[in-house]
Amino acid sequence: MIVRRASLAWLRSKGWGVRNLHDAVVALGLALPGRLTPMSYVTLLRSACADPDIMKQPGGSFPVPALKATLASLGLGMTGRKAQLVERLVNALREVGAPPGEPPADDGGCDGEELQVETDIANTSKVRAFAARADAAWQEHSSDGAQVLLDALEDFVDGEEADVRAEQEALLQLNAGVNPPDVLLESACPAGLARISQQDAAGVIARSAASMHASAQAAGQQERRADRLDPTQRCVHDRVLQWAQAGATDPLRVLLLGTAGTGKSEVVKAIVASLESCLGTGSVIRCAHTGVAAFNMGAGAETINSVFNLGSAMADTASIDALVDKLALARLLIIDEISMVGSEKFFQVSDRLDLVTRVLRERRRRAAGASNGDGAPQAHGFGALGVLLVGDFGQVPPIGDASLLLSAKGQSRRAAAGQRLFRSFTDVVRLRRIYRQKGPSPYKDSTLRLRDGAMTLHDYSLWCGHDVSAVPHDRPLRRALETDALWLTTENKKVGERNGAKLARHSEANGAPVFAFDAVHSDPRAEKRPPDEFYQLRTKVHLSVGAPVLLTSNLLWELRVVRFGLMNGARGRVVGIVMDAAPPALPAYVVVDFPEYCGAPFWPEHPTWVPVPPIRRQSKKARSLERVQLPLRLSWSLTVHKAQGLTCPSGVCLDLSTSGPRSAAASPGPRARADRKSHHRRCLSSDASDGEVLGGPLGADTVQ
Ligand SMILES: Nc1ncnc2c1ncn2[C@@H]1O[C@H](COP(=O)(O)OP(=O)(O)OP(=O)(O)O)[C@@H](O)[C@H]1O
Repeated sequence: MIVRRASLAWLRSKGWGVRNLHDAVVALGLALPGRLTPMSYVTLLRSACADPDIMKQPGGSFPVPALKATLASLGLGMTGRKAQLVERLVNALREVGAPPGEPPADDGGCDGEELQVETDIANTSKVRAFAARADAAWQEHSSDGAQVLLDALEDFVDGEEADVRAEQEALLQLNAGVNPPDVLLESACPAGLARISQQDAAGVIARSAASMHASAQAAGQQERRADRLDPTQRCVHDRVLQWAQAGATDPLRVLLLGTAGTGKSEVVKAIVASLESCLGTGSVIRCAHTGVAAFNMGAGAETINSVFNLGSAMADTASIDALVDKLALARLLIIDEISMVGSEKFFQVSDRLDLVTRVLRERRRRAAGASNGDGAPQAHGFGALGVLLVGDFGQVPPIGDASLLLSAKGQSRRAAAGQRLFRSFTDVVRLRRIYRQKGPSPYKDSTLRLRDGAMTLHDYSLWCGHDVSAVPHDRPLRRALETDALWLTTENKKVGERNGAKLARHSEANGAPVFAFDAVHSDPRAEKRPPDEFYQLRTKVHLSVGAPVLLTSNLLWELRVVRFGLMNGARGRVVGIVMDAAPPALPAYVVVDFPEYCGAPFWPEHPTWVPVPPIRRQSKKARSLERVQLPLRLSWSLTVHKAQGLTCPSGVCLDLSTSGPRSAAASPGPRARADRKSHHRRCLSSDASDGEVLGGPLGADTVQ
């Protein structure tokens, strides 16, 4: 077991994943192993190369091109004669799973204390020595220390929670240290603030829901909203309104496309206002894939999962009835961020609405005293509701589900059904005028080309003029970018480095102690599992009063809070920490000022302050494992994925480096869109027209 773990660590230290080993096996023309694990591939390769003499024979088992291909897939040198190639391959494979003592000796001992210190390893070159030492320690003593070391080693090579470790590393420079022992617990709590209980919080959230409902009813601004729309935007609005005025019986299928800032949300708000006055309150369901986008849609919108209860199997009558009651008045469904909705999820939504419509029909028949209904499925899907899809397929695609743009061929049955449904959207409108950045700007066109992976040399020179590192540190612009702008990067580790360093500096400049809160686990096995498995709850959260933070949950106090501006992606600043025991024990809650919070106040004198308690999450993979932690993370820096959909009025710095020297560019626009280069790379022209009606039939070409 221990040899296997050390071998795996060694494999990873060489950058050999299953993929490399698989390529090597294929290149040598070997049959795949029964179990596709790194060690089974290695075993196969080693046994195939067990007799190097065979390979050395001219025309022997492995011809030179196959050997070269094998070496290339393992990242090893490919030059030399056959004998040299064979020797290189055999030597490399021998090193994997080498018996204890064979790798370079290390003079370190294996007592627990020293091993604890060594768990801070951060240097790839040390990995091999660690593996060997841990292996030897295990053989000699079976000590816990060896286990500690191996766990640390696995963490390191796995790259799990790289941001947390980088944060820790950066905080090591802190003079006062993390969780200073002499700090009084109450010192982090804002003076005179009344304590909030679970019951108080639930009451505030219920009041928020009631007041939001009333304010949505009182809106009544449809005329003004629709009047403001440009002709292309108006065309979408009018199409939907005419459908509603004609009785909302046709299966309306409209796809509204447009890059960031073209006014899609504006159109949606106008449609909602007009429809609610025509068909009544509750006639429009608004939802989006992420909480941030749902909140941007306006009061009442929720995430798709929450609206359709997609997390539940809906196996019992009570949950079906609750869903039916919630959606009973709905006539139109609006889904924003459609590029992020996968085909399976799209089908599930349609399926749930079919279910709702079937139950409603059945209820009506029963009320009318008729006998059993036919329960016939809906011919057009979506429970015969009208559907408006909104988004930009140049933005982030679905994760773990097939894009709606893919061909249905080769997809799962449900994904293929989702894609067929998508193809029924034949009313297609694309908005082209960008309203968010006012006036002419070369950046408007350039960002579109950047989005489409179609940058020109001119674009490159343009963006070089925004190199942060070229701005002297004493300039106000540089200071503003360093302190206020959000720094985006593609690597968790770099996010952790910056957040840790900023927190250390913030702490020293303001005399604010840094606290590290450890997650509580139901079982030691849960400790090593990555945050993704627990809906982004991390093993350790570093905080300080005054630090900017990101909320990573759509639920607080076990209630849904997206519609009040509290969602996975909401940004705020810590104003206090209410602790009952010394950290690393979790606090009762952290008080965060969320400027966009629009629910009822928790504290009347501070309407945007919200108590954020630790939350409990089951593992997605092993239901018996649970983690309890604060759903917060530092947010001086974020990965581009985490920043999807955020609006950043103080600007954005994009750190494009992956390793080596830093190169950062400041964005002129306020919107931090993690636009990915899509697989559709047509460059959009940005002419004076506001958009175009593309009509149907819909194909991949129409939805660039
Ligand atoms: N017809 C219009 N006239 C004037 N301003 C408009 C118009 N349409 C939209 N805007 C303004 O443009 C800005 C961006 O609009 P909106 O947020 O609706 O764009 P979007 O396409 O939804 O962007 P994103 O995809 O980034 O969410 C808003 O400030 C909005 O008020």
